[in-house]
Order: sequence, then structure tokens, then C-alpha cells
Amino acid sequence: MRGLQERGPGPAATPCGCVKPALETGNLLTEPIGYLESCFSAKNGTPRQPSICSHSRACLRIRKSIFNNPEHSLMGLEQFSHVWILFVFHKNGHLSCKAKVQPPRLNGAKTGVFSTRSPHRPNAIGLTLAKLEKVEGGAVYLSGIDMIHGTPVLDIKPYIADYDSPQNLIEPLGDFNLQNNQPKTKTVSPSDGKSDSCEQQQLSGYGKPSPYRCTEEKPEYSEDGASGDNDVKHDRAEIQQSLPEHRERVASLGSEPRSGQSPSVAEEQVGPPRLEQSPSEEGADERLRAGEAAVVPPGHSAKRRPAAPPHPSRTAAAAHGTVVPAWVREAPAAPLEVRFTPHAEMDLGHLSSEDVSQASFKYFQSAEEARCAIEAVLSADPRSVYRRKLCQDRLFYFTVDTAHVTCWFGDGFAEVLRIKPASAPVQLTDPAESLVSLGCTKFPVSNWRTCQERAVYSGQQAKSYAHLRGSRLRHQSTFLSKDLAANCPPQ
Ligand SMILES: C[S@@+](CC[C@H](N)C(=O)[O-])C[C@H]1O[C@@H](n2cnc3c(N)ncnc32)[C@H](O)[C@@H]1O
Repeated sequence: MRGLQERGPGPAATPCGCVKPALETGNLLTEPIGYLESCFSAKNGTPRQPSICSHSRACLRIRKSIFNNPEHSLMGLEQFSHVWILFVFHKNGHLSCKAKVQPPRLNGAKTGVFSTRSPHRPNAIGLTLAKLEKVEGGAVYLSGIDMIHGTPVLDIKPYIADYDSPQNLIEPLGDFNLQNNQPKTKTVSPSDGKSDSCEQQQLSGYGKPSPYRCTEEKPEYSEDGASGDNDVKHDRAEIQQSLPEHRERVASLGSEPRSGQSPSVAEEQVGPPRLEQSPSEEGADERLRAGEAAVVPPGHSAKRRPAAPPHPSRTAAAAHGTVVPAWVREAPAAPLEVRFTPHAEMDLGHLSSEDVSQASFKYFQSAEEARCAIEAVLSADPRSVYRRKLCQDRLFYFTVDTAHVTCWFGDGFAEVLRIKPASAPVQLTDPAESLVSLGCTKFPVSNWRTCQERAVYSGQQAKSYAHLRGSRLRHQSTFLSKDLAANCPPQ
């Protein structure tokens, strides 16, 4: 092992200086087996993990350039309920990455990139556990996904719980130190739960500087919620939860995934399938999630439906013999209550209309499915830490299937204002493939009615909205903002 490390990969170069792809050096030249057709057209609004939105759907067609008979490569796969999808984060924008990142769940604190599911990693490869709906010819149909439309897929592997999910919390094998000639750093093993590494100090915010190099990176804001490489002040109490002492250790108990939900992960970190809560615990949680105390303005959708598939960190009581830090399971905020204005309800009806002249969904089978997906996405608060803390008053847009959703966030809730047909086609990575046209669009909105509805809002909501309007006026570049500013009467 040491020999390998010392030699290093040393990519073989051709006389022209090109890096020669070579399996032996790990310089693998990848070729996507297909490009994903997904109900999510852009990063904005795409769930951070597949377990967040079980109604999300996607299709992957194996390219003929990979196998002449793509269906041969999928033979037998239909016997599995779930598959691992390995893919490229092709919309990262850049190839660089940082050693420490700020996952949304850490609310601004940093941790090592390899302890997160950040898309910004040395090799921009993603790993998603998706539900396999069906295999048809050379195509696989998936649900419970967190990948955007056009994502290059590198591989599919069947999920086999016996292999992929630890069965026992095995005791450590004793000192695991292969490097006798290197300074001994104190390692964190799942069993001792103690560390003096600089990352841990950074997370905790306590302790003296480590004797090892620990450079402070310049704080930087990013709009990318997934990488969360933002530096926002955090309070110590929150961060302390990420100390090793707070890691959860659970025994092997065996579990089945909730039906219709991917048996996968917490938001940023994988934990294998978890135990269900007891019905009573779940009911209490459900009530909490629905925000019993929240004020529902007159004329708004006030149904107390279970807003979204339960948030994994809330349902998770235990996992197969694994250990994860507490921050993975403890959401920075409670799931949001999701509301639809009457206008949005109407829009949703139009989108799912059977009238052929109206737009209809490509992936969702019904308006109810679309509603569930929208609720699931919003309930988990898809905003980046930056947006959540510093741009609270902005409108938020995302596209799911053929629906372009406009919403805003208030204290403990998200409200869908409009749902319009998405029209502009997405630029696809592989134009040769026949992919579904999806995309974001800007649209004219007459928001007079919505503004009138605002007038009946009670105290804080009205105040938030006034703030929202003010902010819209400041951000004239947004098409909808302009429209709203023009149409909203002064309050
Ligand atoms: C936090 S990553 C997790 C992905 C995967 N489950 C994993 O653990 O590797 C999920 C986020 O990546 C982003 N994303 C999805 N597909 C992408 C793509 N093709 N390129 C860049 N970012 C993508 C979306 O913003 C999504 O919310």
C-alpha cells in the first residue's frame, strides 16, 4: 500500500503532452453510458439527496455507442428494486474543489470534503441510490433521484443490501497503521469518538491550534447549495453537535425502506436503510412537520396533508450497524410547511389538464404526484445556506417536470405563488440522444390577485411580504420581480 502511495499515479504522457488514459495509473477515460432524462432541469430545486423526493422520476437510455444492443446490458437488472447510479456532476461549473466544504446541514461550519456528499470533489463523481421502477428495452426508469436533466451517467450497479449495508457494528480490528515512517496522527475511529485533528477543531470551534498544518481558508460565499462552500457565522451550540462525542452509534437491527422512499440517505451523508419510527412517534413528527401552529391565511390551501415524504433525518431512528456524526441526522431547521396560493392551485390544475391544448406533465402521472414532488422539494428547504441566511426575501424558482415553480419562503413555511409551463428546452450534453425537452423559462405574471391576497395576511407575514416587495424592487433584473413591482399596490 505504501509503495503505491509513494509512486503516485504519475499519469503517462504522450510526446505531445497529452495525458494517456491508462487503467493502471487510474487515469480512466470515462464514457457516459447514457445521459439522464430527469424531472429536474437545473440544480436549483433539485433535492440534495434522493430520499427527499420519492416522486421524482428519471429515465436512462443506454447509448448504442456503448453497446450495440443496450437491452442486453440490462438483462436481469429488473430483478432488483434499487440501483446505484454513478454519475458526473457535469454542471459544477469548474473542476476545482476545496479540501474543506460547508455542507448545508453544518449551517456554515466546515468539514473535510470526503466527509460530505458535496458535488465539488477531486473527481466530480456522484453516487445516488435510486428506486428502479422498470426496465424497458435499453432504458431504465428510476424514481427517488437527485440528479438534473442531462447528467452523464457512468455506471449502474444493483443495490444489494447484503453487500452494501453493514450488517453488524464490527468492533475495530485494532491499530490500523500501515505507515511506520510517518508521524503518528491521532486518528478518529468510530469507536473512540475523540480527535484532535484540525478539522475537528474547526467544527467545534474550541481547542488549541493543532500542531499539524491547519490553514484558514478565506471565507467565500457561494450560491451552490449543494457544495455549501459558504462562510456564515454559526453558533457554537450547533457546531458542537458535530463533535465526535455526539455521533450516534446504533446496533444492527435490520430494516426495510419506507414504501415509496429510497432506502438511502440523510441529506448530505449516506446512511443505509433506517428503522421506521413507531406510528405514534411518526404521528407526532408529522404534526410537527405540518406546523400545527402556523397561521394559514384565508383563501389559502390549508389542508394538513403530509407535506412531503418524511424527512430522512426525522424518520431515522437507527441504521444498520453504522456510525454517522449527529450533524448528518439533525437538520438545521425543521421541515417547512408548504402552501399553495389559490392561483398556484389553479396553475397546477391547468398543467395537468387533459385538454390537449394545455401543457401536461412528462414524468408525473398526475397533478397529485406533481404536488407531492413540489412539496417534498420545498419542505426540505432547497435554498443554500447563503440564500437562507442572507437572501431570505427573494423569490425562489425551480423547474420540475414541465412545471416552472415560483415561490417564496417565510418563517417556517414555503409558499408556492405560481406554477407555469416550462418552455425552453434544456441544452443537452449528448444531442444525439432523444431527450425530453425541459427547462426554465421566464414568464409574464399578473400578480395583482396575489397581492390582494397578501392584504389579508396577518402581522409577520404581511411584514415579510412588504420586505419581499422591497427586495424585488431592488432586484429589477428579475423579470418576475419587475412584474410584481408593477402590479403590487403600495402597502
Ligand atoms: C449533494 S449532491 C448529492 C448527489 C449524490 N446523491 C451523492 O451523494 O453523490 C446533490 C446535488 O447535486 C446537484 N446536482 C445534481 N446533478 C448535478 C449535475 N449533473 N451537475 C452538477 N450538480 C448536480 C444538485 O444541486 C443536487 O441537489
